[in-house]
Amino acid sequence: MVEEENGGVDPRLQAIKAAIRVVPHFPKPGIMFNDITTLLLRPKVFKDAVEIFVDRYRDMNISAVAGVEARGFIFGTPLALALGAKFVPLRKPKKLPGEVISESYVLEYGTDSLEMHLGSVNRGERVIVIDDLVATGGTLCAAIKLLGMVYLEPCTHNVSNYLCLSLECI
Ligand SMILES: O=P(O)(O)OC[C@H]1O[C@H](OP(=O)(O)OP(=O)(O)O)[C@H](O)[C@@H]1O
Ligand SMILES: Nc1ncnc2[nH]cnc12
Repeated sequence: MVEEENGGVDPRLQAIKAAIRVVPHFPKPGIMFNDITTLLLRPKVFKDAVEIFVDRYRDMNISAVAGVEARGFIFGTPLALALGAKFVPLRKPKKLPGEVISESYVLEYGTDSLEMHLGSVNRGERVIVIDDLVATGGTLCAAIKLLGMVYLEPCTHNVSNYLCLSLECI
């Protein structure tokens, strides 16, 4: 939940939470699948979900929004446009035609990798990583590691000096 500075809870969150359909046992037994497609059918709620992030990161000198394929693209592109930042797709393997760096990770239901075009983010940039959901955190870790590679030398000292890496759940 996103708490406001006065300690209250953002009133938009209740509608956002209610708009996400939870499907038990999809795509396999034991998984409670949080389906954001139902939220996308409600333009006002979808807009609120994006605006919460826009409000939070406005005036924070964010130069890039890195969206995780596929659902991170849905929330990441409007966020990037609203912040006046570039959009960097973190894609599943073998989708990007240029030179890439890649990182593998474990999911609740399998393994996968993320790839990013070399040169799409440069040292010194402030980057938001966005996705729809954190489950094991494996995808988020892989995304952070990918961006960390850009910062390989300074990163051995202190990542937070160089990057604003942020991912939140809606
Ligand atoms: O925290 P984790 O355990 O890593 O899981 C979260 C990830 O899983 C989902 O994506 P998925 O890999 O299902 O791909 P999709 O967005 O292409 O459907 C979700 O959109 C996150 O990216
Ligand atoms: N529980 C979940 N709901 C939706 N997407 C997911 N990706 C990984 N785990 C998920």
